[in-house]
Amino acid sequence: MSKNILVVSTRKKAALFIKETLHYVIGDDINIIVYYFTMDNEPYLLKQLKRPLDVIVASGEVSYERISHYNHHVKTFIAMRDVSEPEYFDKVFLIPKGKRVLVANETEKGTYETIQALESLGITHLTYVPYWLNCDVDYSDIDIAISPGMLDICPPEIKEKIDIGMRQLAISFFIELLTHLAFDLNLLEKYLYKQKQLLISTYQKLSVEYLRAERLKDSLQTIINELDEAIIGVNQQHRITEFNKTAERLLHLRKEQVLHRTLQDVFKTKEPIGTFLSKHNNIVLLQDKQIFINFVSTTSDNISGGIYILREVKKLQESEEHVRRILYKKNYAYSARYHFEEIVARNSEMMSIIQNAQFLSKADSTILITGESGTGKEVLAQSIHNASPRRNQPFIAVNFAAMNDNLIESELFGYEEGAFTGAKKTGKKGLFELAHNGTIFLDEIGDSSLWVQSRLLRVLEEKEIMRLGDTKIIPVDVRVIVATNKNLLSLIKDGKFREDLYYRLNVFKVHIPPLRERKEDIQPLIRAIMRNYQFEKTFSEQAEQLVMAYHWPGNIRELRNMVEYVAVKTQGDTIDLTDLPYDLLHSKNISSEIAFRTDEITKLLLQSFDPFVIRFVLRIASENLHAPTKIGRSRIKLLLAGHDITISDSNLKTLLKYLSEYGLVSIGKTKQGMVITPAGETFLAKF
Ligand SMILES: Nc1ncnc2c1ncn2[C@@H]1O[C@H](COP(=O)(O)OP(=O)(O)OP(=O)(O)O)[C@@H](O)[C@H]1O
Repeated sequence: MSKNILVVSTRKKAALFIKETLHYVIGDDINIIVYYFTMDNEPYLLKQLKRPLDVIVASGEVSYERISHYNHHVKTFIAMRDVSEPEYFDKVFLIPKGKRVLVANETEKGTYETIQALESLGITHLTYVPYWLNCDVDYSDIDIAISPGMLDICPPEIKEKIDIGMRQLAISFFIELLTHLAFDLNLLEKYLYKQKQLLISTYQKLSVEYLRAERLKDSLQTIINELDEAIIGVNQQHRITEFNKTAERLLHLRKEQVLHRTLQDVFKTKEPIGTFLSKHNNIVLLQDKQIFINFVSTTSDNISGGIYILREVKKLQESEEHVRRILYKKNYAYSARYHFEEIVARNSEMMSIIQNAQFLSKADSTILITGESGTGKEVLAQSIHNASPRRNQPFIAVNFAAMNDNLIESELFGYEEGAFTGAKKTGKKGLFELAHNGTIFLDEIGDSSLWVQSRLLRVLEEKEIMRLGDTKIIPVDVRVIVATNKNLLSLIKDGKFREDLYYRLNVFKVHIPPLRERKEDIQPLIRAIMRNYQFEKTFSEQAEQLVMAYHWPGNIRELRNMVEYVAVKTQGDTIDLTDLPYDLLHSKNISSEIAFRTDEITKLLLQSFDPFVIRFVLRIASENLHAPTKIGRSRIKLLLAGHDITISDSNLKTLLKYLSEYGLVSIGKTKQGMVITPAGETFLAKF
């Protein structure tokens, strides 16, 4: 007589899996009834329990518990589980080493069994966090869960869920079951063979996957570490999962210190993490360095999160310069970016210079642009080219200060095959040839050697060149714009610049005044730079005064760097005096500008304060400037008491506020204390 078996489970899938396996082992000589509790059909279950059952098989502890609540006397077995099918493990192997993953099962016991099964298979590169129904586990930093066929119980917040498949029924379970049902144990032979095969292929697969994953990981890690860019990988919760060697160097942090922590926690960004992260493709201030940050989302099959690519602005600028130089050397044309419309100018002299240059752009004559470094000489030269009939032809910039004098001749004029040792077989076109029909911009011409100057003179006069080692004359049609921040007349006097070349170049001369002589341009320039970097910050009145008073030796280049720096450094929307760079805040040149206000400030201060107290406080601010420990308000009060002067805290606070507002002292936002400014020093000397 065939045996009656009732299979109970909390899930349909598991119940059917057990039924199928029982038939596979025992054959069709059994009658299997399946009940899964989600059927919610108790009368049906009760009816089945009244039938003459030989055995009940529960798929796990939960269903075992539930079925035992019904009053029955049928022997009940729990279907013990073993390994899963190997194909389910691929994804598990691709999870990076050391990652915390949630292992989900219905019961605590089932969860630990799953973990044990995974570990016994050698999948030990992960940190398993056990999770079962109604457990109290913190999974906030976990973004991957694995489960043997029970993905539905995993917390919904976890996006990546890997099903490692139904585990096979254990041999030990079958031995007990078959013995109980008085079946021949030989029935197990086929199943044993299948299990053995499964085990072998699982191990084979695991070892291959393991090696492949390890190898892949090793080579990827090497590549990531070798990159010039700092790489910070984050998961969905913005916790750090990767931190390459460059990141360690750039941010002075070790990978072990930051792994699994959030960016906000590591970098102590004051802004909410969302704002910080939205700054990708932007410049942020991290560990006192200006860093260009880029974000790439890496949502793929089994990894979701992203990669931050960090580059130090300073290095980026250096490499840009480097690339530009390589491009010159490789004789690639470097096109002109600027146009007249982008030149910010409100100063009337600047405006007439631009007007004049616009007019000159239509002609073909040589132009000499003079002006201090960073005043915008190259910007003007590019704009002239872009407004000229040559705009669609090359614009080639040559910086004499950046180029090696030995090479410059061959760079400018090119050479013929075999002209010198190391020369290319094919010969090489010079920059003049490459600029044919376009414009050549000879920057820092004051730095060129007398020999190069004589060669330049020839090109300008003859409009033709001769390659090194060649006798062939090549006519070139090139417009020449030269620039210098040196005084060419005094170079002539010193015998360092050819007078005839000077007169040849000085056909049209444009002198760009330094920024300090066109202060009306500062505000519009700041606004343009802010716009360019998508910053929406403004300077406080005091900070603006100082910016206006500063003498800007590096001109617009320095202004641009300063604006970038403070915009990144300042947390709020207003850039305050104390946010300004130290050099600017303490520049000697500011003092003379503010000096004229001494009388006015003195009058105002004396309306509310004792002259002795004012001088006393300024002296302390002056000593504070170089003192390692700054003197604060309470100490000032004590020192004044020694002179029989009592001052209330609020009065002293007001005095300091005034001194700071007049730009005489600068007061740190934190506990840096107050220090005198150059303006304050001038004021004190005159007070
Ligand atoms: N009028 C302007 N409007 C906007 N930006 C400007 C202006 N003038 C200069 N700049 C900016 O200032 C920086 C310096 O300009 P540029 O390289 O043309 O100066 P330069 O006088 O050629 O300097 P150097 O003599 O050191 O080569 C550039 O980044 C440019 O973007």
